[in-house]
Amino acid sequence: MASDSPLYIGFDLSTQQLKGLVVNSDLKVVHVAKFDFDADSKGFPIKKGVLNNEAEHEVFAPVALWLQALDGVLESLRKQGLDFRRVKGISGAGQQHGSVYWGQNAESLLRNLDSSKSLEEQLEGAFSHPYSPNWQDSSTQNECDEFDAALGDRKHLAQATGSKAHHRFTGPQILRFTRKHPEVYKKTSRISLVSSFLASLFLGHIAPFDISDVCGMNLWNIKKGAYDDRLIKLCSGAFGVEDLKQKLGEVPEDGGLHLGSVHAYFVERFGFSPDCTVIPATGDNPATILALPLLPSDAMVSLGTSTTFLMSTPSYKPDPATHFFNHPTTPGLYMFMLCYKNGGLAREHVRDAINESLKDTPAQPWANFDKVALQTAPLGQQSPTDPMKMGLFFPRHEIVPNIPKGQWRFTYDANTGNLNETTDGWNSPQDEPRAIIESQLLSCRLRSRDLTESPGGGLPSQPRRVYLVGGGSKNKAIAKIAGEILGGVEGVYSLDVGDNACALGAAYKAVWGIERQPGQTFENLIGQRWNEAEFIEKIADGYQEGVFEQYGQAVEGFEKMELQVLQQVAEKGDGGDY
Ligand SMILES: Nc1ncnc2c1ncn2[C@@H]1O[C@H](COP(=O)(O)OP(=O)(O)O)[C@@H](O)[C@H]1O
Ligand SMILES: O=C(CO)[C@@H](O)[C@H](O)COP(=O)(O)O
Repeated sequence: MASDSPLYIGFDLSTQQLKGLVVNSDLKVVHVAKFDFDADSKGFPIKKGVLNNEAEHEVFAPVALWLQALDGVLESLRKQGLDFRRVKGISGAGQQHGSVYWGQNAESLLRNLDSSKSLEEQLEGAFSHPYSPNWQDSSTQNECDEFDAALGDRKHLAQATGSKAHHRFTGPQILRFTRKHPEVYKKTSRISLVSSFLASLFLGHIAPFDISDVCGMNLWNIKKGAYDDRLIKLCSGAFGVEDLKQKLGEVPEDGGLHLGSVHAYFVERFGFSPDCTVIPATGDNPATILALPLLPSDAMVSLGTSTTFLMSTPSYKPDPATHFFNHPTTPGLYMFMLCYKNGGLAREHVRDAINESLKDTPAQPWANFDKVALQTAPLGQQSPTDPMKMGLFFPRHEIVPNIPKGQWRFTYDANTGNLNETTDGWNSPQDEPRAIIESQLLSCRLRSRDLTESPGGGLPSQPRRVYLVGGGSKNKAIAKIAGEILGGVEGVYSLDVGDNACALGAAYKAVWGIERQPGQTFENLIGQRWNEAEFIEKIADGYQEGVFEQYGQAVEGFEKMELQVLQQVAEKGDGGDY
């Protein structure tokens, strides 16, 4: 490629870090920079990227931390020798649902950015509220009840917005904000999502929401392609509907829209070209499905702080247990998602317990976890007549199902259908590495089974391929067990960019936004340039006859187990529901 050929940057502003990844028009990665919030930030008492107020079940992140991170990532790209002049397009991805509350002076501070100062120095005062509610927050049960009730029940809300009400969704969060901080809400000029916040920084004015990420608010009526007035009315609380609409702003339909050129700040400070164009940033999960030309028969599992299960599909089949979003680039397609709060951090608890029990923390901290998981038989069954061991491992209040934090261990006899809550027969913590991986993946299989089809040849319904992405995709034990549980006729794959799939998807969105021909779809452009042999690697077998069917029986027990735990927590008045 010529030394002045175009480059594109994708940013990923996730829970625990900000990444910036640069690709060329051939989709090859040429630079990656990362700012780890816990390890690299200064002056924020955060843990795993967030702060907690346990008493109110609040989880939130300081917005100024993200400014510091963006300063850091751009500096680091400069040190790597990135020639910013070649960057023709920027897009990004933000952790979903988080909201940023801008003060009255925000537009003026953004417009007048001074290239002799860092972003943190001059934008710290641009917010009416210094924190962004995080997707792990569960403080909004009352507001969720009101959202579900506003359209009749959760089924109707899911039908309209793609999801029932969820604690983390921005609508219920804003409603709670109007009640907890009415004075601050009044002084708020605009509300951004984390994705549109990121785009706003580059534009030097407040960017609109993205057509896919707006679906994570419980405010957008997907089929109507507009805000749902009944939900906006509820969400505006004691304040006006028009006022809230103005705070939220318009939502352009085109995910490849040219929002404008980068602000002069970036031209002067880093040497960006003045015609470098900002393309809408989307949610981190929508961006992840853009990391490859995903077919509707494929599944992706993102093993980040959250575990998410993602598919691209032409069918809109909303259900209170799942999520549907607009596809980030392609009208007529939707993104199906399951999201689990107890993903990476829950697995880390088990990993630490294993290392502690073995009195050994190896240089690769996952080595013992992996070894033990692979030595354990599927479902802990030494022989087919043994009961299956299964459990729920929730150090945090879970999303699906909506169950407060806790741990539950069961045995299940698939022949009799007998389910027992017991630790008898369990060898803890040795049985747990495999049990937690199985638990997370059985839940994905249970909830996605209606979207998969038989690949033919008399094979059971399953995905064509399973792609693993995110921090946990390096883990070979998880990959092997994912193939056994989810199947995948062609196998389980990972991307050569490892855990940077989300930033890669954002960078590809920028390539498409700038280089597409009129009417050319994302799938078409990326599909033409995609080099499968170079970009992905098969890391485990998918469908294996016998074990896939064994896990099929386990799914039945797993569903029963969840229902039993839900009933127990409901009886205790702990607030669990499906
Ligand atoms: N070898 C590994 N095996 C399993 N999990 C891992 C491994 N390496 C990293 N992780 C997990 O990856 C998570 C971070 O994933 P990442 O996708 O980078 O996070 P984010 O949620 O910030 O996007 C960590 O919580 C960690 O538990
Ligand atoms: O809440 C959700 C999706 O609904 C989360 O998936 C967030 O989008 C954050 O993701 P990661 O930090 O784990 O990437």
